[in-house]
Amino acid sequence: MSVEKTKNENEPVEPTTPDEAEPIGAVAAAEAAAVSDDERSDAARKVTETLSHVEAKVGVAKPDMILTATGVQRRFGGMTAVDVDHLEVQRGAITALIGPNGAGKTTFFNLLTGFDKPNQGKWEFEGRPITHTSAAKLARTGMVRTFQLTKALSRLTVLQNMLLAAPGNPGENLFGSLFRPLWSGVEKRNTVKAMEILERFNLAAKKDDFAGSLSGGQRKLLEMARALMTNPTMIMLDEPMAGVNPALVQSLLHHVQALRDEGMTVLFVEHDMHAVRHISDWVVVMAEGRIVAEGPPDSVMQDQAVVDAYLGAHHDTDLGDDALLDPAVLARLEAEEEKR
Ligand SMILES: Nc1ncnc2c1ncn2[C@@H]1O[C@H](COP(=O)(O)OP(=O)(O)OP(=O)(O)O)[C@@H](O)[C@H]1O
Repeated sequence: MSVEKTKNENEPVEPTTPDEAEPIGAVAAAEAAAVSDDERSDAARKVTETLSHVEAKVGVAKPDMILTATGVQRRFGGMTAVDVDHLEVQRGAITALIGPNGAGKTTFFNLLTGFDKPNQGKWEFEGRPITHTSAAKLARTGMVRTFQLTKALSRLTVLQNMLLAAPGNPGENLFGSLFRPLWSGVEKRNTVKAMEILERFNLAAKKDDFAGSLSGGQRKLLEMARALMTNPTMIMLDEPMAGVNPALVQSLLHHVQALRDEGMTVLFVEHDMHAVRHISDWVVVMAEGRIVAEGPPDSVMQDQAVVDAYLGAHHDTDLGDDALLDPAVLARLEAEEEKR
């Protein structure tokens, strides 16, 4: 398969020395064999099996959809940014939303997650209409979206960021201060939970560091960790690989797969075709506001219409190296990242 990343040239990327970048290429060369079926998780195998019976066609029905969107339009002045007839997202799968710059991915993502309002259309989560549901309420129903760390959040510690993301966080409001003993019990439980999640993302040792001092990759991990504070059933990731040192990309991919393996549904917008190729169970392609293709990554990314319309003429980048997800490689890359 041969497609090429088309964006992110302008986004900040962590500095990578040739020494850091080299091991990935070396491993790729040494372990060119793809990950065998035995090495995939049960969840991955199951979802692949289920989706293998689904026709790769725009708007196709899924056997167990968790999210559906119908007739969604968003216009800015005379320009239609999103014009989606129908999309169903399969429960328990990792679905990638890809497309060229300006295709409407972010606008569609913003609509689905309650951060923008459509001109028309409706969508449902777990069979419940959520078209006019706020992001905060959506999080309480189980759908959560990751956020880039803002300047304000950067000035809080890693642990404070986690506690702020907890549902029912009392903050400093009057109610919270009146019922301090009650809330301190909640805070204790939230702290225990936060530390468990930070352990999982190798961030526990950094709990008292300012979030702003983390590397780009660690920030992405913190965004994911914050999202898990709400116990989501569906997690929406906005460009999880953007600005991440290549040495940490594989680790991030592993964490995203782990979410699916634990039963969560993942929908992510991503420009990094390598990431999309490696972890997606299903790929949805947008162009000019519409969904122009959907299907398993291999078939969609080989679809000539997609290659021509979206990926342009760059047909020379090999994305087929599953050996990059080898656990031993991941452990080494994570150790390298921790030393940074
Ligand atoms: N607030 C806005 N006001 C006017 N036009 C907008 C606004 N937001 C998005 N657009 C336009 O809508 C179109 C879709 O933009 P969107 O950001 O959703 O695309 P995208 O696929 O996410 O692109 P990228 O990959 O570059 O982020 C673009 O032409 C963009 O300029």
